[in-house]
Amino acid sequence: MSKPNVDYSVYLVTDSGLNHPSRTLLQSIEDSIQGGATLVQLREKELDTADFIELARKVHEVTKKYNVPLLINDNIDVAIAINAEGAHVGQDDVSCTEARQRLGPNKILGISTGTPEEAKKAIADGADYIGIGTCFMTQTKSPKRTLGPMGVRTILEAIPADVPLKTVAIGGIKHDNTRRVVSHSAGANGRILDGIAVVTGIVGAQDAKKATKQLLAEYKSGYEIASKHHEDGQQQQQQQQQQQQQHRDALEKKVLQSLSGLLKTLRESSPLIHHISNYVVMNDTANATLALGGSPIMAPCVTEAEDLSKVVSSVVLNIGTLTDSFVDCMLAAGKYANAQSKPVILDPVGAGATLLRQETTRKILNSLHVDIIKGNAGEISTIASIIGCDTETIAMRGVDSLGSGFSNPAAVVQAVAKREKCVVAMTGKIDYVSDGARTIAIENGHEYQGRISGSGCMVASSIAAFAAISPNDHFVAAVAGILALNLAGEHAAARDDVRGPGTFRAAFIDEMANLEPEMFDQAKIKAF
Ligand SMILES: Cc1ncc(COP(=O)(O)OP(=O)(O)O)c(N)n1
Ligand SMILES: Cc1nc(C(=O)O)sc1CCOP(=O)(O)O
Repeated sequence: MSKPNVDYSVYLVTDSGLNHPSRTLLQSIEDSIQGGATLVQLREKELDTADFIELARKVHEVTKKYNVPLLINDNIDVAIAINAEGAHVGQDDVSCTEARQRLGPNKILGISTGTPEEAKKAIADGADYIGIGTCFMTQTKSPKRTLGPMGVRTILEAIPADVPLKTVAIGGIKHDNTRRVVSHSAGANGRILDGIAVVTGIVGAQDAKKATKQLLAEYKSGYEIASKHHEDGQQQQQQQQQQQQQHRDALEKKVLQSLSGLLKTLRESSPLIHHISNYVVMNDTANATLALGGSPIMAPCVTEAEDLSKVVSSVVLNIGTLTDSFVDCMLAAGKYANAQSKPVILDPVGAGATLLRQETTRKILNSLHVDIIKGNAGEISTIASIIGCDTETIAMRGVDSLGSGFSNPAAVVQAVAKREKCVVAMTGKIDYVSDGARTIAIENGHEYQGRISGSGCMVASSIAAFAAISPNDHFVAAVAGILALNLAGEHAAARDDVRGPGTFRAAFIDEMANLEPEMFDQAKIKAF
């Protein structure tokens, strides 16, 4: 015979010592079944096995008449002797695995649990259901502790949603707390108690039928509240997810639409970009700026900073090879650019590598408004700690970033951007750009870009060129600046004449110059 389908809604657990004096235990059981009890457990602590079997046979006659399963408490011999539908065991009784072995796979087996660990073990040991208790104070036995609805919830939430284990709460459950225990114990995973197990609330009641009826109505009401709550929550979550997705789709579309226009404008207006750059990459950054359509001026002398500020359209501050005069010039050029609302792009090269670089970065951020910060993961991590932004720090080695380093890079750039009220572009295998409200990941580019010196600095120049012609949206400018170089990198790497980083370097500049507005269709961006 296969395992019966069990309804656990109101589970009568007996105790003849607590049975109402006006009737026999058998009468209580029959009344309760007539009131709606869906499952019965014969729980006799004082009887020896022979008497237990005798009583169990009589009880079984009653339960079979109503097609209600009968389980035997603790004593597997009795369960087997009367061919009961199953048994319930406690933590201190015969083990669940042994009980399962002796009963076979088709009998119902339950075990008492009071912790998430016990519940998980019950699953592994082959239980069909668990009794979760003690829920409330009870006179029926002395509880070690009471769980309350919240403790029951913790256990329900420990059971994975796809596990078919059934659950009932036990201990001090009466008609006036049933609804609350069922509705309040429902887990965030959608798990709701499959039933309530009751002793005195039924066998000790004046009218066992009426008491069971009431308990069943309260159980159903609690279940309905819990499932409606869960469904509403799911619906709300689904709506929120849909809205967020729509928002992300709209952002991706808007950014993609702007890109080709920006490249056209850059080529037409050829803005002058003031670079206070590092001398390792000065030539490359100048050539990249030219190739993209901008016009570079590499001027690290403080004396001409004010004059230049009148004619340039944006300024790049690159701390890669610092000298005192570089620092003076950066602060002056930044100040003049701020005064004239011209975008300032900070490239904090190796910011965490030395105290000088850290202090210069701090000085720049303290005295200027930087519009866009562009750095690798290590550099952005240093910036985050300088500005007191709570992110995981990652190790730094020289000026190279040790991989992305962050478990949630999009959240990091967003947090730094929000705190510093600017755009943050974090470069790496995947690039991330955020202005605190909008965040985008860019998945274009080629690994050769990371194998030539100055490719990051060229990204800063590219961003500065796009920022110069996109004064009202530095976020889109940063995305365009990164994408332009990443697409050029992909095209260069695909060329037959490119054999390695050296030939790539020249081809990279060529492909920047060859970029066509419609090539932005190849952008692989993802909004958050
Ligand atoms: C449904 C249900 N849950 C828990 C118990 C308690 O069983 P146990 O821990 O074995 O304690 P006693 O019932 O033996 O006092 C139960 N019987 N039924
Ligand atoms: C039998 C039993 N087991 C419990 C456990 O916590 O495992 S509490 C309990 C007694 C339940 O009786 P009443 O419904 O009268 O409170």
